[in-house]
Amino acid sequence: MGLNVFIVEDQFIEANDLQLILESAGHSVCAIVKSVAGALEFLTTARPDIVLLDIFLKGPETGIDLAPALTAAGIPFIYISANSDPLTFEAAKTTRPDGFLIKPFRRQDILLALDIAIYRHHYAAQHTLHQQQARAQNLRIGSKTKESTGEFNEIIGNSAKLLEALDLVRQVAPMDTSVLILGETGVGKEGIARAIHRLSKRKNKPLVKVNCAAIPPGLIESELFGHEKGAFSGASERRIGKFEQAQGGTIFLDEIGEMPLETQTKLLRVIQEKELERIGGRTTIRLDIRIVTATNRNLYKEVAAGKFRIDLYYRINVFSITLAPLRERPEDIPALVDYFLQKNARLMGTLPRRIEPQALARLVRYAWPGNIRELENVMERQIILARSGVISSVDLPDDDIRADYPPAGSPKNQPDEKHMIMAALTKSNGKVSGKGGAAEILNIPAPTLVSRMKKLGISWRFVVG
Ligand SMILES: Nc1ncnc2c1ncn2[C@@H]1O[C@H](COP(=O)(O)OP(=O)(O)OP(=O)(O)O)[C@@H](O)[C@H]1O
Repeated sequence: MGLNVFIVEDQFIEANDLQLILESAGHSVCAIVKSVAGALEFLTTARPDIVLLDIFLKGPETGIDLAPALTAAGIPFIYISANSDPLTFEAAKTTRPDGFLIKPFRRQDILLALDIAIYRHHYAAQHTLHQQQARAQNLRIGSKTKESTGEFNEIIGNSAKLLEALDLVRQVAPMDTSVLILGETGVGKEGIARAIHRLSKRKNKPLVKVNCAAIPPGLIESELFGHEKGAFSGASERRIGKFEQAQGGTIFLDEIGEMPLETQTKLLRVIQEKELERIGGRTTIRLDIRIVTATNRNLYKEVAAGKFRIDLYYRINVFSITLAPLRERPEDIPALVDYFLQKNARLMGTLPRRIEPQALARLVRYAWPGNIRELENVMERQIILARSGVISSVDLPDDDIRADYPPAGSPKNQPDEKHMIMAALTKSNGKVSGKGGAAEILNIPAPTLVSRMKKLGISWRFVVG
């Protein structure tokens, strides 16, 4: 089957020759570019089967500089070079290419090198997969309790407000205490509930989520507590409710503020007595369950308005964790943007798209009424629209760009400088000094940048997805 080949070569005639040879053998050439920068840009939107990579190219970088990005994206590559001097050869070898062709080359050398490279790459990928599977199995067999990933691997952000919340999660998770998670819609409450479960001794038992707002009021009780066959008209089978499904683990009652008063009374009983009967059933079922709830409403106001039972409120609110809205922690935005860019690239099998500093600055200044869910959706849209692989502007309603920015009380020039620095750090993939680093982008000496970062409280942790 023909391969989709990407040629990185600055000599027009040689690139053309290569193209003719490849096409005559049934392969296709998806693009020819002359520089590393051009190649990186192309790879944010496309995924070739293999790259033919000349070492000496137009521009400051050599083909060897492109190799790490290709390896990271899992794309095989073959070097082509006229220069076979031992030093270059050694430097190129350290990047573990899938082949090496010395100019001038013959048709059959190229085609054979392609075949070998694809075979080797495929074999190497299989081998790595087997190794990973074996390692994962050993981990499971060797230690049941060992965590293979970080504590909060899916919760991105480094703001003081988020870190405070995560600290509370860490403290309360190992206990059986009921936890109430508060915060606006889309702020990440479900992620916090998952983290509480994952860090508890119940982590190998089920975590069952119930969205109380999504179930019609007439069905919520049978959904939560289950029913026996024939308990009411339409109950043709016995149903095991969510509480029983969560036995030994955690139940996460999302949008608890939407629960009808009548169901609240039954829920209170279940929580107090730690037992339930299915609707229409006679047997009492003992429960061993941890209860985590979440709401975007002000429950206390709901209590005052007679819509939420005060005794239930006290039961579920033994320990509360409030997640700040995104507009109160804009310093998390660059890392979240980067996370969504990486996540999308992984799904598409391409390199992540780049975002220009002015576009990032606009994202940072936006008020995000829909919080992180809205940011995720906006990024998805911008990624689709950014055909060239670079996001240079973002489409956001002007109304929600914060007029009160910079926040009251902060020195006038601080937030702009802070966001410029954060934008430069995002662009440089977290690199502060050296070539392509944030200091170079901002055109200031690296030590000056470091001291400004300290002054502005930017503790940058580059997040790789
Ligand atoms: N800190 C974070 N890092 C990465 N992704 C996040 C983070 N917080 C939220 N998300 C993502 O944002 C989306 C919305 O989060 P989530 O569903 O947890 O919000 P929520 O507060 O439970 O919303 P709702 O009140 O509407 O149920 C999800 O896709 C989630 O993965």
